[in-house]
Amino acid sequence: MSVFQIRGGNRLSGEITPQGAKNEVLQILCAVLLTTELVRIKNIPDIRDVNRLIEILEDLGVKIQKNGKGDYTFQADSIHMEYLQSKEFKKDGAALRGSIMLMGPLLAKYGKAFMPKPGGDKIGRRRLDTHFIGFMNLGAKYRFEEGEDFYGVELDNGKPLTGTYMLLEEASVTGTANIVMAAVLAKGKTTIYNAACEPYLQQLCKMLVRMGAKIEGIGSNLLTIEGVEELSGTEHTVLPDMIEIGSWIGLAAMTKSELTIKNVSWENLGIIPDVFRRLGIQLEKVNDDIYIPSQEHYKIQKFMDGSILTVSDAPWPGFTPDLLSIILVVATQAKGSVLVHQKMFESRLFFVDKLIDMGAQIILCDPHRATVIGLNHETPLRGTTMSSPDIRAGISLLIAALSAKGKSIIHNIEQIDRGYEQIDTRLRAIGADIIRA
Ligand SMILES: CC(=O)N[C@H]1[C@@H](OP(=O)(O)OP(=O)(O)OC[C@H]2O[C@@H](n3ccc(=O)[nH]c3=O)[C@H](O)[C@@H]2O)O[C@H](CO)[C@@H](O)[C@@H]1O
Ligand SMILES: C=C(OP(=O)(O)O)C(=O)O
Repeated sequence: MSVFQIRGGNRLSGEITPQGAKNEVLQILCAVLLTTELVRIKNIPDIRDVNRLIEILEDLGVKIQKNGKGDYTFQADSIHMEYLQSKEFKKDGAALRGSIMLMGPLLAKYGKAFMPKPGGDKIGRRRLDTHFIGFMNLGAKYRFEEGEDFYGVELDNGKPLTGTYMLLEEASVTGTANIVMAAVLAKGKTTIYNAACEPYLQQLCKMLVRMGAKIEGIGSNLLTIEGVEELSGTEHTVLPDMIEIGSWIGLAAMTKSELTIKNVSWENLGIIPDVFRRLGIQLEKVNDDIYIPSQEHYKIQKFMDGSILTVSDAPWPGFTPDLLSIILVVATQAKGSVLVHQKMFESRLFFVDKLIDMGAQIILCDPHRATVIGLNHETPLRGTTMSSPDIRAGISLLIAALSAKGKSIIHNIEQIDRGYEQIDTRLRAIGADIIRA
């Protein structure tokens, strides 16, 4: 098992280009199952979770051609449904969260789907009710028995999926994607209220429309889908990864670096730049780049009534939970205090113990809330040995280590590799002292 060895304290400089968005591409890759025609996808990041999903598609019988870096063509014209109940799929499907989104397309196109309990970050309960209730609303039958290895959904006595109105209990990202992908081939009209509407989903819906689907309300939480008989091939380019972009903003602030983040697709960043600005970080829009000047200090704003700032997550267009760990680490060197409130996940803040070991001033109030009292870059964090518990805590610890005095070692870096492409090489290119050993 490799580790990252990091010597902190270097100021970084230069340009960094974000990879394609992990959470978008996981949806887009599943959608290739909805047509037997060619689907070309560009800007696919070369990261563990995505490569695993591509392997699963290949094992399912999808023909895959690599046209160049991050550029693949897929054709799902002979699917091996038996693979879905194999030992291999039990292992491979369970290795990532995104594989759950194979279910909607398979149900819609082939009338059934099976899925081992999906993996992904261990960051608290991650239920799948929204997905299965959605499929059942469309008329599918759900099957899961104690002791079985797979969840199953299938058409009820061969009856086709049929559109209906549904109000989702929660705006689940992967749940909405799954229901949309099932509904595009269902009979009649499906209305999904309280749909998730992250750019990931907007991109999925736009791609489906290019394939011939009829979807209205893209970008809102009310989607109306008129089912069609079949979909055709298309081309799709994945947006830059907004979570990576947020990570690089945090990295620049923590290491007092001047950085330009290239081609960020500002219009798809929502509230993200403003939340970092709330922490006092200067960032400028230069064409479609983010320019961050080197800053000796940054001061956390207060609310208008003078009370201490809270940064919390909310379904889009609220602040994504995937950036709260970064906000937390950035706050450790800000001037002032902030309450970080992770509402969605209950086990995502425990990594603060490591930051406390490094000298950060944090009180974990409960599993969802941490108060950070910033050190104002007057005392650097201290390097240490740590292990990455999940992808975003992992990158946050890495950023902490790059800002810290002395040497740090990070174990369990597979978690970071799940979502960040060649991170060590890319960070070395802007001046970081990091090696994979
Ligand atoms: C592969 C992928 O795309 N993963 C993302 C996806 O996971 P995923 O789609 O699994 O996450 P969901 O959107 O289903 O829900 C995440 C968590 O938030 C809770 N919840 C969700 C919606 C809501 O309105 N209220 C609420 O409390 C859920 O109970 C759950 O605990 O979305 C999450 C939430 O943005 C992100 O952290 C993950 O990176
Ligand atoms: C939680 C995340 O990923 P996943 O849903 O794949 O575990 C994430 O990307 O931050």
